[in-house]
Amino acid sequence: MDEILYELRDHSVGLNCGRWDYIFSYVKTFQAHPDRLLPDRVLVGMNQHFMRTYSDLLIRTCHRRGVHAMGGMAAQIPIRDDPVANEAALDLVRKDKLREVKAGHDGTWAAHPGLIPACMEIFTTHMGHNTPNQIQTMRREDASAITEEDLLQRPRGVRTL
Ligand SMILES: CC(=O)SCCNC(=O)CCNC(=O)[C@H](O)C(C)(C)COP(=O)(O)OP(=O)(O)OC[C@H]1O[C@@H](n2cnc3c(N)ncnc32)[C@H](O)[C@@H]1OP(=O)(O)O
Ligand SMILES: O=CC(=O)O
Repeated sequence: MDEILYELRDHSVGLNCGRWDYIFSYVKTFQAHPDRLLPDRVLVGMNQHFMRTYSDLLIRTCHRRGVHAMGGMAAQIPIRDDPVANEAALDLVRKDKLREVKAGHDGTWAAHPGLIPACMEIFTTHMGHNTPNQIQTMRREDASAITEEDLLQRPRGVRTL
């Protein structure tokens, strides 16, 4: 991450925590390692150790370099013809954004324009109305101890396929 920011120093204002790309990289890199077979996709979420530490390291790295740590993309989108399912989807997005803002992210990425009000509400409420980012306040020095093993730890859960 440091190297990416260095090379892009004249262009980049931060990094995005690309959760789906990270999972894909894990699958692709370890495709010949049967012991690295992932559990069911629905279980490979941001609470798994390797994903959480990836997010924490990204926040620390970006904030040390004075740039934004953007959150990632929750997969849910609005479900217009079913208010109950729509609310359930929005609730999952809100929980995901709450985790991000509390971890120290400065903003996030929405999969669909209809999700932006919910994302804005969570970030504005928890970061403060006049606080554009958390670069100075969420240094995440605790993430300095993250190791390669943390970033690669096999996610836990069942495999039904
Ligand atoms: C890492 C990534 O970001 S990967 C991409 C993530 N995003 C997605 O996968 C969701 C993409 N969106 C969709 O697939 C569609 O919204 C569907 C198929 C679910 C529904 O299609 P529709 O009913 O035609 O569109 P919908 O009413 O939801 O969209 C409303 C408007 O938002 C736009 N829109 C929808 N999703 C996005 C998006 N991700 N980015 C930008 N604009 C979008 C639509 O083009 C439409 O614009 P318009 O009113 O100017 O025509
Ligand atoms: O690029 C986006 C992601 O979530 O990966």
